[in-house]
Amino acid sequence: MLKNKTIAFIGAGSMAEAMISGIVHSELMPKDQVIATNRSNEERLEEIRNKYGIKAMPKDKLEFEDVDIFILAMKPKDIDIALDSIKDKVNENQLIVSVLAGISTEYMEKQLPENQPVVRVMPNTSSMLQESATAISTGKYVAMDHVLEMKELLACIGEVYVIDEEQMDIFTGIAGSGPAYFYYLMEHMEKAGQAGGLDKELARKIGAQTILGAAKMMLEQEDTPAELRKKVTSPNGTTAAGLEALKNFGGGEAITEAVKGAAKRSEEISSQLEKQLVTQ
Ligand SMILES: NC(=O)C1=CN([C@@H]2O[C@H](COP(=O)(O)OP(=O)(O)OC[C@H]3O[C@@H](n4cnc5c(N)ncnc54)[C@H](OP(=O)(O)O)[C@@H]3O)[C@@H](O)[C@H]2O)C=CC1
Ligand SMILES: O=C(O)[C@@H]1CCC=N1
Repeated sequence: MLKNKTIAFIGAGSMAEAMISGIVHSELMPKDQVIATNRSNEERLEEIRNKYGIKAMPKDKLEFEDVDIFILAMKPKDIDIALDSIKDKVNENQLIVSVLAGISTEYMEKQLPENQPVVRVMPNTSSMLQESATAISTGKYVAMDHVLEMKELLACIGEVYVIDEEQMDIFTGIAGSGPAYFYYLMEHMEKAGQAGGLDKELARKIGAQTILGAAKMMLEQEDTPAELRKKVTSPNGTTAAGLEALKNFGGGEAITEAVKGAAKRSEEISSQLEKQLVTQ
């Protein structure tokens, strides 16, 4: 479905690069049908062009009529200016996809031409290695073909889940922001490993392999996380001591609050922008 389509990223930062890497490595479509654009950072465009062999240009140079799918990948604070700059150049035969946290399809539809199909997506930076957990939810004017196209595109950056838009905030709290929690955990594992006499690099590798193994166990076995945890935990053993410390230091609550905090921030971004739009 996508072989003959052209995709343009509006925004060429970390998230766009992670997706571009996944798309290019999957060989889903010819490289010259993938375009990265930004506001002005030529050096960044050069870097993307050299690294991935795709087209890259400032947004002002983009031929909008040649593009089938636009992927909005700027920061949420920049959405209004971005939508304003594209609204007279897009039409309902083109699909607008947004990866922005907290920006609803309705918010974008209001600022785009009538009947404009808009899809909201939440990937994560593991797209770089085709290991993202990515959600899709759809706007009012999206057809089944658009959903199929997006599933095909996003499958090349990892696993894809179609969800209701009202679930996007909590999905973002778990999967969009989630890699950072695990990196934070790994930073602490690494420090603890070093303090215990391990070489820094070795501590890092051991931590990463342990998390990878645990994730694979979760994905490939029937057991729940609690059951898997019990299988590691011998009575009065080392794990019991580690888990006891984790509980005593509020480990469980900390994780719950991290997810809730990120989801709440996603909600806040939506409501702050909605208010601005109403008062304009
Ligand atoms: N990073 C992550 O892990 C994830 C991020 N996201 C979402 O992805 C989006 C981008 O995040 P991230 O990649 O980290 O951000 P970055 O700051 O790395 O990149 C933002 C990009 O947007 C460009 N840009 C800003 N305004 C415009 C405009 N009007 N027209 C064209 N390009 C524009 C910037 O161009 P220039 O440099 O020229 O100014 C820059 O290339 C965010 O909305 C975030 O919510 C979603 C999931 C995960
Ligand atoms: O921190 C953020 O707002 C973005 C969205 C999800 C991950 N990074």
